[in-house]
Amino acid sequence: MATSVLHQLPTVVNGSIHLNDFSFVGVSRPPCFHSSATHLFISKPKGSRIIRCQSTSTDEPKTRRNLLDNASNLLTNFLSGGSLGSMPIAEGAVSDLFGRPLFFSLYDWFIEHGSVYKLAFGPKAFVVVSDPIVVRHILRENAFCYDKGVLADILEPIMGKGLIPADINTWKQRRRVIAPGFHALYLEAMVKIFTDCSERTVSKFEKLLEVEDSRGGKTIELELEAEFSSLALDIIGLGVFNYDFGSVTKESPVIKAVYGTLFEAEHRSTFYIPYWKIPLATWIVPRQRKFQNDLKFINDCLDGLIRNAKETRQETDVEKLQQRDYLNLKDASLLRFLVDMRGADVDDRQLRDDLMTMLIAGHETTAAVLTWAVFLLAQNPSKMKRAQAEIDSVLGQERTSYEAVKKLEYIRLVVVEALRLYPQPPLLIRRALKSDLLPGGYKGDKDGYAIPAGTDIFLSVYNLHRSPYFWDRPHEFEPERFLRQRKSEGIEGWAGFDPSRSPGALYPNEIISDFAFLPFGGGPRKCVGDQFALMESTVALAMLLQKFDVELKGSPESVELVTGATIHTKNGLWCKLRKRSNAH
Ligand code: HEM
Repeated sequence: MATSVLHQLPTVVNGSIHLNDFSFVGVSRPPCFHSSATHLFISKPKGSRIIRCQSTSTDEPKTRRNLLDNASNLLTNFLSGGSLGSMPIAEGAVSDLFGRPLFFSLYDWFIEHGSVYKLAFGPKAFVVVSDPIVVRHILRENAFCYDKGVLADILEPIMGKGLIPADINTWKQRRRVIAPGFHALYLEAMVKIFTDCSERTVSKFEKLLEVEDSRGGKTIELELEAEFSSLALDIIGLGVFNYDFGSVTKESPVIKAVYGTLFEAEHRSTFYIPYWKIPLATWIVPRQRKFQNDLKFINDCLDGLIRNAKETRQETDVEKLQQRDYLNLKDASLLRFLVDMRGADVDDRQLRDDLMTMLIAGHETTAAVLTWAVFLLAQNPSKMKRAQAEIDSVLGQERTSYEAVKKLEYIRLVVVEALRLYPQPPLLIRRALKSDLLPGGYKGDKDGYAIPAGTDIFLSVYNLHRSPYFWDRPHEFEPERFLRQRKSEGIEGWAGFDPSRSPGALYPNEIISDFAFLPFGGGPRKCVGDQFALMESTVALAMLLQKFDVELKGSPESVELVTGATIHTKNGLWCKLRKRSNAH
């Protein structure tokens, strides 16, 4: 319905819209879409909507709308509000969304309509933002004009008043207490935990290779996404509440309960209708019953850990807490810090919500970074070689350490480049609490865009990270790109990309890129665990590549992509592992 009388009105784009903390849309997509090098391109010049893979030549641009599209467009125009001043309106089609994750379509419309546009589906309308200047306004300059909107509804039953869904007053109190917990000595002690846990994973693989060797084989096939998930679960358990899930080597009821809860959180995030709020559904629908049981199991486990920590409380001032000898403490966890902090008495329920939030926020996200880093490296043998050469020269056969992480520059860049191409989550969600005037951003309306209170907003990190206006060769895997300065080149209101803006930072961040690179959000609601996660990924990747050569088992195209809480694979990341023959 390219040029109809409905042109000025919003258009239905429904299908599975998925709202979660951590974003949405759970439909699969051929992997070439997100792979490196030449795989992703815009098939027509600006103005076209179709992005596709070079290798899927049958994937013809869709120009015709079907009956369902037209019906859904009509419905939206009827139900949803009108236009927002001069803001462009995306004309999509419901059929666009059935074959692929939402954020791919959002990219097409970004290229077609610009960096701020309105998208409507069913009775709902969202403003989609893909511009660093506008994102900076929402996340930092006017941050308290926005809350998490629909995201909070979805997460509240699981995370309660944890930092991510918390109302503003709770958030202010808890953020002040939790953020200091991620201090330098804690992170240094965590590098030891990352190393110990990665060592368990490596030794598991070595044992499998030994068995294979005794049969005359040299290669094993492994599903690495699941292995990374176990590793990240063990790390978050030890780092946040000093509990060893031991999931790399065993199954246990608590691990099953964690995965059950994560599964449901993901499922909820892929449904627009809050089915879990239907009266009695919790007790009648078997999956909901299972979810309640899983949740209770984890909550009981967390309650026990909190009880123990409180029984052994040693109340101390924050400054003293931050100077403890973390490397030699038996319990260096964040829970210990939170319980011991003087003046931060808090009820057990709030503490449990905090722990649950960090368990969920810090687990799948990091596993996804490792998955995509390996996926990208495996397709780029020269970059893989460079990564392994760096590991050999920094580590030799030694274990990773905090000092080593500082020297593993290329591995750190591989990690952030994986996060650029596969941001976790690909979309952030906000809702305007008051009316606001958004800046126009690059190429937008100079007078900006007025939005009313209640406007729901998607901040597309995926679009920002692959914007042709802010990145050279935006779809290519080039870890080295972060070393280069990039001038603002006439983009008014954007300061350009300048590593010197954040001196001493181990990893590129939103300050260096003036909000063009936003893997951990920005402003007051920025991720508290960013350095934890980045160092964890660096250590795990370095230890894996120190010992093994890794290849994809099948073609990159056979790795299908799905999104829920994070961007992950549909059927796992199947790889072939061999002991490195040329390791030092
Ligand atoms: C690679 C791994 C990770 C990624 C990509 C990631 C990403 C993010 C992003 C984008 C946000 C901002 C959400 C928003 O503005 O709506 C966020 C918030 C948060 N993350 Fe992370 N995260 C990661 C790991 C972790 C870890 C390891 C922890 C804890 C140990 C953690 C705890 C949190 C918390 C508590 C918040 C809420 C902060 C607040 O609202 O004050 N994350 N994360």
